[in-house]
Amino acid sequence: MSDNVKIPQQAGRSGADDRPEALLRVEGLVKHFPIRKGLLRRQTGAVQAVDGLSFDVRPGETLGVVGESGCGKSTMGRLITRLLEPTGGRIEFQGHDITHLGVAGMRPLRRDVQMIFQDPYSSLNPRHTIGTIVSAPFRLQGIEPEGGVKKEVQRLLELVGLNPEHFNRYPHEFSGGQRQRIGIARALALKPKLVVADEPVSALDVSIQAQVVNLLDDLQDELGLTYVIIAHDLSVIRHVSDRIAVMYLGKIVELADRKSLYESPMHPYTKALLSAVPVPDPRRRGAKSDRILLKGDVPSPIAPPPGCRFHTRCWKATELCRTQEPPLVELRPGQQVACHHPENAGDAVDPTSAGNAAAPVLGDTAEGKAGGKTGGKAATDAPEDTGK
Ligand SMILES: Nc1ncnc2c1ncn2[C@@H]1O[C@H](COP(=O)(O)OP(=O)(O)OP(=O)(O)O)[C@@H](O)[C@H]1O
Repeated sequence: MSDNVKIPQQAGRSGADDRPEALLRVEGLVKHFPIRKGLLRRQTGAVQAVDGLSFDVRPGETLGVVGESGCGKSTMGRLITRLLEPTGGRIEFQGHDITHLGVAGMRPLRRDVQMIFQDPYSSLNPRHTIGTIVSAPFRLQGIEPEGGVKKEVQRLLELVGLNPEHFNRYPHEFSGGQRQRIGIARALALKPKLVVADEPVSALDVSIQAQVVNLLDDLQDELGLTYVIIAHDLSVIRHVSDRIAVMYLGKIVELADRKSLYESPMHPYTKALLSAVPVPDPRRRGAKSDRILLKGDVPSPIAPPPGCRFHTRCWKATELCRTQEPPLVELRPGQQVACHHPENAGDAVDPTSAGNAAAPVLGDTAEGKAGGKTGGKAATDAPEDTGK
């Protein structure tokens, strides 16, 4: 929190559950968008965009969130910044329950939690100068920065690598990468603690993406920021993240530190996603591909499959997967996985003792080896794209 904001601090709960105190703690977060039909607008169903997410974000770290389009990443980002009202669950920021804070209650928190949006074209008002855009947070919060607004905006522009003399220019005079820098300057105006960036570089040319990613990195070091970065691009996520949450159909299926996730993914979905990332190694050109093809589309979040939501596309799925939802449990230190038949499970702890009531069968299953009855199978030399 900002120094002048009084949010009660809970004496770290780390003692109680052995986890370091989190800046943000999310437990069982749910967002269902109602579907209404007819004249009376009766609710006929719900889009289960986010369905029971639990995770922590530790001070100073970057949590990357990855998954295919429609898996609920943006909804999660908007929930934790409280741009959306959760249907269920709990969100704590610095030990303070912010789950259902109203506009007034959220006002002090708006300084500490900021969001960077995907599209630097639509997120900046074309009729406002850069000075007006970057200084908007000061006006909204009724803050007069030391040295005056203009000086502070110029400092922010310089901080993000823009010419401070361009204070009076309009968004259309800037390139995509520069506009994203303007969005970053605006997000940093109030010296936030947590920045949630939703696809911060996906609208930019590839050549510009690295510059913006490096800027985010540098700003984190300089300002001690904590990031939640949402992206579908696994190379971006790998570059920026300390830990990574993989989402599928509104759930986290794997949450692990970067090294474990990339070197030894345990959820078949993570493995499939990683297998689709091109390896820039000329020595492997022409080598047999280990790419895993996921068959079919992501099922509808209006009626997600029972049991494990990934079972309809998983080459290892068994009857257990079709009927029992696997809980997210720590199978290796720092690696939480929601799977009955995890990959790379050689040195994993016994999932039963990890709290998984529906004891998974580690390693390959007979059914899995036979190719599985549902969904895709492991494929090689596959030219098709497996999605994101
Ligand atoms: N306001 C809304 N009303 C109804 N459904 C919504 C709303 N916002 C999102 N959804 C639905 O919730 C699901 C998750 O959407 P969300 O945008 O969070 O996914 P995502 O992983 O960020 O995808 P993308 O990368 O394409 O943005 C989708 O099925 C989407 O259509």
